[in-house]
Amino acid sequence: MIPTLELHHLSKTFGGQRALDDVSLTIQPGEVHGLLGQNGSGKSTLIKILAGFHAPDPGGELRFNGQPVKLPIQAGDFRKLGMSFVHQDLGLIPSLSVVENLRIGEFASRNNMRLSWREENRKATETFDKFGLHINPKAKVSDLSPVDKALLAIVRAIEDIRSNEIMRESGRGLLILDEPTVFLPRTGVDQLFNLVREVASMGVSVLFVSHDLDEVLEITDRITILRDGHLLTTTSTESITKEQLIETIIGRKLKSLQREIREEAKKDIHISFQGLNGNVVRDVAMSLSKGEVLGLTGLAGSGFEEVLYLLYGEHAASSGKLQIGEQTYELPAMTPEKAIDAGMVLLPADRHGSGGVDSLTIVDNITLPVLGRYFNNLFLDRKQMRDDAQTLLTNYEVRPSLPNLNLQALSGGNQQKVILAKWFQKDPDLVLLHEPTQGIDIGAREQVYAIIKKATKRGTSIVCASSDYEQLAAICDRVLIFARGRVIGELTGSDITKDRITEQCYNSLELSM
Ligand SMILES: Nc1ncnc2c1ncn2[C@@H]1O[C@H](COP(=O)(O)OP(=O)(O)OP(=O)(O)O)[C@@H](O)[C@H]1O
Repeated sequence: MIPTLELHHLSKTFGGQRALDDVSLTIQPGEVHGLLGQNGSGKSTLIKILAGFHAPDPGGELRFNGQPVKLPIQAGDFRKLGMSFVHQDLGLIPSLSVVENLRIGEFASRNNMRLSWREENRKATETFDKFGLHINPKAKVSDLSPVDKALLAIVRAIEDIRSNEIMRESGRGLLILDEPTVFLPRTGVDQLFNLVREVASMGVSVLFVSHDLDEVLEITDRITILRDGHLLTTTSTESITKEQLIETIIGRKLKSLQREIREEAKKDIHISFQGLNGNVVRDVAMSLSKGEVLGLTGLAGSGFEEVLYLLYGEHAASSGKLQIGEQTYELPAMTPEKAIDAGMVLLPADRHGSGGVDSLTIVDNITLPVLGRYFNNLFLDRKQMRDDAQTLLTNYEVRPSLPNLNLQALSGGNQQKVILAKWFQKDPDLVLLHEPTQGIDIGAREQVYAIIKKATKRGTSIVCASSDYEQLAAICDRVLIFARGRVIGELTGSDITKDRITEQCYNSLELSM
């Protein structure tokens, strides 16, 4: 059978550094192929070459459906070839309707298009029906659930492939899914995987990039692993265990991610809040001791993550009082500036927004919260700034460890490590973490957990809002389960396991009815 995609000897160098080194890869028709590797191993670089965003180094070859393709691929030409991409941000326009989003590619590429909306809505419903989905074509995308948004983005990508005449006839094409399941609850992942299986059974190939090894083991037929730009192996999914996968990805055995169970909760309450009300959150109260890690979780829409943004004054609370030590704060009057003065730090899930400034260098990003330390008679001691940043980069194993690089030149996971380094150096009283290891590979997770543990030993308390149950089980002393804006359950000590958290979250559906 002629493969859908063949890559031969593909390399890519950025400023003397090899991001991809002589990678050769084949994807068969109807195959779901996983692409795995640590942060910075070259996954995005490979995908960006396919999208025509990066030109590969000379010497590589690409064949699509047996036909040689001239490299570099011109921007936008991937469509003509029969490839389609769904990135983590999904690329939907929230203010437009479902049907407008579905047809947007066509609108953009055809002039004088006469439209009958009734006809367009009918066709959209027919398309969704074909995949067994129930999405209202007239709904505004901003009103869709996270799962429906992800499903819509995938259906649109498939329709894109099928709008190509050759692909429609051959049933072939390549759908590239770059971490599409982040933020989805388990039921959503199941729906998404059903859609992926359906697409593959039509003959379309799928390249699936993810850091979630359980998901990769569940959905893929074969797996390719990259490390430092090299292709280590391509293996059939059946023939590899999770442990072997981890060892191949990070090049060593994983230390146990088991947390030390603090059976006896500390009693010296240092931080507490009461009567917290926000958009979703209703009358929530909590207290934390010094060095405690409190997890907040629930299904999508339960409001658990809103707590962080209300405490930090990023979103306005309608009521609530916060105590840190002897100080009391009225939460409706809280602002991020006051929160920082009060000893709080927020690491948002959207690290490109408030987390870090892409266009600044790493050293400037790291120094921002502690700039005052480096003023010497009105002059900035840039050498000291660079030296300190270098030490932090080395301690946090950021790769490449070059302080003068722009933040955006780092891979996603390495950017997250820089942002953690930036905020933890302040020794805050309270750290608010939202999905702190999202997009972070399994090896770097260990480092993030170690960073968190070290900070708690110094007395920092942590509230971590996350839908990654494995991560909560690894770091939390207590986990609160949310449903409809309220706390409906609490797990402590040896009860904090991935399975118990999953069970409680799904029980919450019934309890909150
Ligand atoms: N535009 C760029 N300029 C310079 N270096 C870059 C650029 N893009 C990527 N790199 C480097 O190439 C290497 C591979 O990065 P890439 O983004 O492909 O990794 P990744 O496997 O996708 O990582 P992650 O899982 O963290 O997203 C990294 O060392 C990164 O710093």
